[in-house]
Amino acid sequence: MSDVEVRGLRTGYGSTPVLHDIDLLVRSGTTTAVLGDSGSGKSTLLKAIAGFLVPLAGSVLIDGQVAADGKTFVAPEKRGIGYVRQDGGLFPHLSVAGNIAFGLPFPRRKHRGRVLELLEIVGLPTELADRRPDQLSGGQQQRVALARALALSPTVVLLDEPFSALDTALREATREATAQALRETGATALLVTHDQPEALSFADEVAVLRDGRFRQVAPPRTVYGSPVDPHVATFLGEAMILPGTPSQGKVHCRLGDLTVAGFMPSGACEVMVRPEQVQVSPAGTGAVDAVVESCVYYGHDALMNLRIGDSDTVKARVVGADSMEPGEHVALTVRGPVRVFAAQD
Ligand SMILES: Nc1ncnc2c1ncn2[C@@H]1O[C@H](COP(=O)(O)OP(=O)(O)OP(=O)(O)O)[C@@H](O)[C@H]1O
Repeated sequence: MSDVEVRGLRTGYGSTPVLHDIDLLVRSGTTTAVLGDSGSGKSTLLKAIAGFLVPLAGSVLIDGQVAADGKTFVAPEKRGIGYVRQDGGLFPHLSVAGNIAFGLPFPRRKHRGRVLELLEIVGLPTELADRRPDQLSGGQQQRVALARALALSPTVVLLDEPFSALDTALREATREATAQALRETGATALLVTHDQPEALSFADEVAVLRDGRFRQVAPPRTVYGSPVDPHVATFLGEAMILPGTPSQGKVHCRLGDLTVAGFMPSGACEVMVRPEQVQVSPAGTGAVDAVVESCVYYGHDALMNLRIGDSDTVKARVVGADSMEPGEHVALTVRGPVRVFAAQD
């Protein structure tokens, strides 16, 4: 097991930096999910940690040892890192066993026991060992790619959107098998993903990257419940950012006078309310009255657009069975404290 540490990292392609002043510590045996818009630099960070890119400034340390800085550069194959790509990257002409044993020292035929053990770790039946990749489902191929990355017992595993090509059910099963395999091997992991629920459910910490800089690195409940700014708030799940003003120890906004968690502003501010915080009750029984404008039904839940007064609209997420028809009159009350940000200039 190893800590992965990045200090003041600036790196990119040629002389153009993509990442600026990146600091990150992934503690031994834990998983950090790196989340960000397309092009924000997520894969670039993994490449720098793996040793496929040289830092323009700053350093990469694995288990306290410098892997790259201005003076030292440890080659990728000497870093003890396993890498799983989005497409798995399996060799089509080799069997599953051949793929998994590929990086192991000769003679490979002696590694059959290790291959079968790795198939079990990633939750695949050992009978698949002699199939070719094109005889496997997408989820099975990704598990083989993970087994191959784990073959040399790496202390660090880098996962670059390994589940993104899979459909929802397969994605969840493959993600769970991967989490289990990482727990079993005790590897330190970085997962790059676009998918917010995946990041929140899979990782011990979530690192939100924007334009090559980290905006927030914190446990999932903190980034979701206490985002540092409106961008992180709206990037991680759905959030309404409403204009507000302080009012007798609370904050006043179009959803009423709300209790504030954390920072309390002295003047105009922005109030974050998540749709699931908005409780819907019969008209006249809540903080403000509203009319249902539209409702999108998802089965387990439903997202309603509601109009307050003539023009203000807000959203409420309710369980599917409580979804309502447009035109219904209701009342809204915000549950729990809200986060408040200083108003943007
Ligand atoms: N080999 C390369 N040469 C030059 N520029 C590159 C190269 N690879 C990526 N870039 C640029 O670096 C920036 C960051 O790319 P990167 O692949 O790290 O983003 P990302 O956050 O992983 O995006 P995505 O989610 O779309 O995969 C982008 O502007 C991209 O065009």
